[in-house]
Amino acid sequence: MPRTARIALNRPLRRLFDYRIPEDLTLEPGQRVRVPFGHQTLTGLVVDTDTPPPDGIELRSIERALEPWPVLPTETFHLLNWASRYYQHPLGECLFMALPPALRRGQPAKEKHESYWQPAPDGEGQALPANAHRQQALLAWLQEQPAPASTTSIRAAGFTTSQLKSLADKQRIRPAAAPAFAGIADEPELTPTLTPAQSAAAEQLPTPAEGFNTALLYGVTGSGKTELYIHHLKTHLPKDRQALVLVPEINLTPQTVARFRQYFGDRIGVWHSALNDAERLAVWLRVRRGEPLILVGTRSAALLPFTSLATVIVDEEHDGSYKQGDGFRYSGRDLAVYRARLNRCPAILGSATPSLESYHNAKQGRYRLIRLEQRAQNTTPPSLHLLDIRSRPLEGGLSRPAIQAIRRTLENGEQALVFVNRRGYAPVMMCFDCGYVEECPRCDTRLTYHRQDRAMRCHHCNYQAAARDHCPSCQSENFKPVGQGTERAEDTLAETFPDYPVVRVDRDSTQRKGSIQGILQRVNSGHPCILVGTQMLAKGHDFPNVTLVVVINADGGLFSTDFRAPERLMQTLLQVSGRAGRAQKPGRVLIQTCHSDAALLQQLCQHDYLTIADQLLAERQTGGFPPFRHMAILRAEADTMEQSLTLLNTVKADASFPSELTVWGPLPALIARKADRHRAQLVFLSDRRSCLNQALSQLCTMLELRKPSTRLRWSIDVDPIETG
Ligand SMILES: Nc1ncnc2c1ncn2[C@@H]1O[C@H](COP(=O)(O)OP(=O)(O)OP(=O)(O)O)[C@@H](O)[C@H]1O
Ligand SMILES: [Zn+2]
Repeated sequence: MPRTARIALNRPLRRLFDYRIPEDLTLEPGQRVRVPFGHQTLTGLVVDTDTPPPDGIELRSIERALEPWPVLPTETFHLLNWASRYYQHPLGECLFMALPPALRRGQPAKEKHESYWQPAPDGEGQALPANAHRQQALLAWLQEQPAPASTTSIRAAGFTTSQLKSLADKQRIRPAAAPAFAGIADEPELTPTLTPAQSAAAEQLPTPAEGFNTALLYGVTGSGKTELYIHHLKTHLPKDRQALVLVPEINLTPQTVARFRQYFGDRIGVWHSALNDAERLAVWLRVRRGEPLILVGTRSAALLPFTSLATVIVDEEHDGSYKQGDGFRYSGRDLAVYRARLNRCPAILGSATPSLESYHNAKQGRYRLIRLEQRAQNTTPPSLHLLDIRSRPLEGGLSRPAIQAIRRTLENGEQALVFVNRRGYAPVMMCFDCGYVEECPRCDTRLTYHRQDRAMRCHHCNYQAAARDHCPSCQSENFKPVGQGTERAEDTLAETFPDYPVVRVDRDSTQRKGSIQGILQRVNSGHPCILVGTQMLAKGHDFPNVTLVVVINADGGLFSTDFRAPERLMQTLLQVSGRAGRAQKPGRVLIQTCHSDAALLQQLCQHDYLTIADQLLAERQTGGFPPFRHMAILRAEADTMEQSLTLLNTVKADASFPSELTVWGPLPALIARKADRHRAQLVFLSDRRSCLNQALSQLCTMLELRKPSTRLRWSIDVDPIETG
């Protein structure tokens, strides 16, 4: 009897395709094959090999297997099957997401040749120009490496191939043979020495010997969670097993990877969006081969083909970047925990500001709560103060007391950090004669003024136009920026403190590759300076000489309709506050607000995060929101709002939802028009995950059958973090 295989293709189709297996071929799930599809030949992934052959249909035959082994090992394959059902996303796309781009395209699962480099002996080669800082840094880095470094790892450490080439041209480095990968032979013997508080936490962390166990490590800012992770892995990770360490953003915090490398050498693999295709393939293959790597990576590292995972760590587990915002909308954190369960190994979720979801799990006893409430180097936490700015004169958004505090900090030889929640010069351009406000022609939003290149930009659709100096409506010249952006704060600070450098950190100032490293180096030199920037500055940085943090305006999140806004506001304020006073000197935080009586801000100054989180959880429970109920959103977007709403209204009317399912809407999204697409949504809430999931699959089937036009799109977001 002819054998049949079920194949997944990398297509947004909620179905699989049956093919005949040639006589001489043995296949197993997770293998790559080439199959005919229409007039093309495509790469497919085997999902099932004992599918009953359909009656009366002549199936086409699989052409060949691309390799005799499954590129997706069993456990990764299970993970993706589960995720496809949980997130209601087509299996084909989920499976292909877990392959590096080269393998998706059908290229062979082999590495391209890698070159390795080592420093030339002292005294050889030409001197480096005094201004070639990056070349010097690269040379120093190579000298620190225990073995020759590959081009891939050199690039992963933040250097460029042209810096490498310059050093080679000057004969300061020379090619080397690839170091034999003897497991972890090169791993340095170092283990960090823990503080007493860290040791107490370390003893409670679940070890691989305990099997599956999830811990929530609540470690205040500056408590040294990274040291704790390193110590834990050094002590408990078997030498022949793999570990996954998820981090929100590698490029922003190169020090974290550097610290891991210091203790694990070449056992560290890195995975993030800045790797090129060849680098991705190389790391992916090392993981698939089962090399005992400690893989430090961003969200999609949760999909890597680990074969002997023994520990999972998710740092800054509350971070929004773990949730994929389009397509396969998975949470890297949640998949990482699911993997730990499949592998019967521990998962450690760490944060100074845990997500309410994880904290709720800890309170329910599903996660082990471990508290680390002392800073590693400075036992006094930063002190927080509210500065009411109602009817106070402001200079470029800064109040007099804030300016005085910055001055004192600089005069003491310390650094100040000014947090502004928007990039650009000002979020609004307004005519003070006729009231005209410049809006995005494609979105329901205002355009941000960027003074550096005199442009008006939409931060939602990237629309861009030249800035004008008079009102396009009444021609008045009284056309002015309103509100604060990072560029404006930078200007004001540079004018007020002409003797000190002002360093701006936001998406615009860090676009060039390697620029963040340069900025961090400047700050870490410790000289007095003012750092001004967005959320980027709040994430995991360790600036020892920052003793003052000023938050220009804390009010953005106070009155939002998004039920997650208070949680997010608390997290941002505490994370940015946590950058102050991390070394020996105490830290101070000034939070400017027009609502110093707001309960949330008051609590922030008086209580620890978990006390506030208890309060926020109580509010979520009263409102019937996650984590007390499960949530999903069905979104539609079309050329008109009517089309979007009609689609959602019809499916809502046609579906037979159980009474325990709460359905809200359809309603236009908070920003109803984005890039000329009109967006509406239906929100679902249920006490039971299975009830929600069944309703969603029913919806998917209906929507598939309805085949809305390509101009009318829909998508499902399970456990959404953006609910507007
Ligand atoms: N045991 C230790 N001995 C000496 N210094 C330590 C120790 N543990 C941590 N540190 C130092 O304390 C500082 C804070 O550590 P780290 O950045 O890991 O904190 P964190 O918990 O990740 O903070 P955040 O959540 O704010 O990012 C770092 O400079 C680190 O080198
Ligand atoms: Zn726009």
